[in-house]
Amino acid sequence: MSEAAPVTPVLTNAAPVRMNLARRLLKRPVGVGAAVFLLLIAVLAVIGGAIAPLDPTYADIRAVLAPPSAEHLLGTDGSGRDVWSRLLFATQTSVLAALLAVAVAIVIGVVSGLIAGYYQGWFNTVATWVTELNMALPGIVVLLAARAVVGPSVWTAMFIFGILLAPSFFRLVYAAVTAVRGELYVDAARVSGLSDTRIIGRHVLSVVRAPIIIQAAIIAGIALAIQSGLEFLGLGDVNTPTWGSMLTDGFKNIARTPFLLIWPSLAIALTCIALTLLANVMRDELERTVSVRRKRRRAVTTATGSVAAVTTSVSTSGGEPIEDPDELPVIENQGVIRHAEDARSKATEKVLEVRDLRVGYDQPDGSHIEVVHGVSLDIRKGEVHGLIGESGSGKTQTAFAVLGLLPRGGHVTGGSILYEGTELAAASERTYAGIRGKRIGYIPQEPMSNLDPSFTIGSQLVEPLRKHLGLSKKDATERSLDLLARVGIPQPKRTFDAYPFEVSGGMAQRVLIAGAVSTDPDLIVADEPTTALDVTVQAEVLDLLRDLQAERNMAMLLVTHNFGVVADLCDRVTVMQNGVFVEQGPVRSIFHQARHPYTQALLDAILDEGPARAPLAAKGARA
Ligand SMILES: Nc1ncnc2c1ncn2[C@@H]1O[C@H](COP(=O)(O)OP(=O)(O)OP(=O)(O)O)[C@@H](O)[C@H]1O
Ligand code: NI
Repeated sequence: MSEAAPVTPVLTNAAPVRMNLARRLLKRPVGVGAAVFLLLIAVLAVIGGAIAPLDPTYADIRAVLAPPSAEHLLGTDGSGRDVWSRLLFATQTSVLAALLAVAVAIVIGVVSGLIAGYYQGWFNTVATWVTELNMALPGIVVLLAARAVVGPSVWTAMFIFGILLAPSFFRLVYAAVTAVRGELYVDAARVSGLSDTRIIGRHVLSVVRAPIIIQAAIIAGIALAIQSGLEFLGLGDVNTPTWGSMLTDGFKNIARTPFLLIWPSLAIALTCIALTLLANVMRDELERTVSVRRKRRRAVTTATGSVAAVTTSVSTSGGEPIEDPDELPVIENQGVIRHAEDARSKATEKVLEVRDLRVGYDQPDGSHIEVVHGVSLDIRKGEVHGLIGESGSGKTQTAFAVLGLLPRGGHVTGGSILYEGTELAAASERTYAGIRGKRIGYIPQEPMSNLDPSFTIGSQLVEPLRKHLGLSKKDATERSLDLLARVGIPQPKRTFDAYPFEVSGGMAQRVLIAGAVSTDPDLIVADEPTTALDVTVQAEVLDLLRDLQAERNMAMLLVTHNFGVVADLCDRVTVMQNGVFVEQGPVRSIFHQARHPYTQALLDAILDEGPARAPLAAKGARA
């Protein structure tokens, strides 16, 4: 694939997609109209009290139901109070009370939705239960009951109404968070060592922000309508001027002065309509953005040809097996065959020491399955250790255990992972925070899904540098640009400013490699780093990996399907099958004297001449 060219066609159209929502709203007349009206209402709500000519409760009994005049701009109501003044005060109260409901709903709904969606666990169970209970409550009855207990107050009513509305935000946020949480780029953010709050703030909130705003506009309209309705039914506080109470007064005098009804009705109706229209326009615009972005992204992946090569995503298991498992010999666990170490490697200090590692998964039915059954390996300073085996043999699980990145339900159930003297098996997120993404780098299998589509490539490189190395923005930027140049990106500045969907898969993988080595880690874990790439790019990326590894003398755990890659890059290799290691040793020794039938079968498969996996003694034994 052409590495230099592919960005061009995509870059040209990218700008409008990123244009911010507010600015695009201004291009829609309906949106502008609604926004301007709401702004006017907001201004009146703020300054209403100050510009009102008279006290809203001051009653001039000589001028009951007076027509508009210089003294009473909109006339007076049934008690001789100035309608214009009351309208101004009512705007303040009604709007603020509606906002109170929205604020309460947002605070409760968004916070609990974020926590429940992100951490799951018991909080999720409780929150979901409470939400369902809340939704089952008949709102009006609750409001009436509350009025009976605490008296008629528009503030209490709206506060309680806010609680009743919280589930709509809870569900919205919960759904969005659960979806985002599964995205690989959130894993990638965890790898780069961002704390949970940072991840939520950056990745999760950025996704739910717009839907929350839209929902808030809708909810504000509903709160306003309900509030007015309650007061119109005479359930409000008659002494506080609100749109609803003015409506009641107007209704009482409808026969004599129909005008009284018009002002509050207009205020309520227009505000509700404006809120709904604004929400709709925002939603339209948002959906357009998303669909454009998706389309563009698809186009890019197809253009680079990586789609066909993408196998399984790292967080899920399974996928296309490299070999038909039926044709491979399966040997019961007889213990790993270890080849003698060469003297040079024995002398170097160990970076990673894995002993008897076991990884298991909780099943939905409460049982527990083990997928890695007690494996041990050492990686020494500057050494590349290949981990090879068929699909589903547990390579990724082993690598993820080292990274502390096992998906939900996965645990290290036994053994130890010692990294430069720190025990990582069952280590807390805190321990990992100082290590993962800083002292252990990670290069994922699928570059595209490990970059966050909503941030520029540059910002995703700069952020970990600032966090882990405490660099200033300027230094981190400089370093990122150097790294981008080092990993062979032709126009570093341009890629730095680009969004992930604007670059090819090969470029994206180079970016991730740059990110992984940026903090000068002692160990890099790479899970099939070239599987998702175009064949022509694979070799280049492997070359790059080899060069960087040698240049920085990093140790590397390289998960792969391919013995060719092992031969090319690795010093030592471990062959894995069905959750156990079957053979381990220096690459040269394994190549020359593979002893385990499975290793032999894998080796045979890469030889060009001769029948692949020809006569297998163990084959018959399996049936
Ligand atoms: N979330 C999970 N829950 C239960 N079992 C899982 C889960 N993820 C993986 N496994 C199991 O763990 C085993 C090892 O999977 P792993 O992803 O480590 O294989 P792999 O060797 O990396 O394969 P591939 O080459 O396809 O990436 C598989 O049998 C799989 O079924
Ligand atoms: Ni894997």
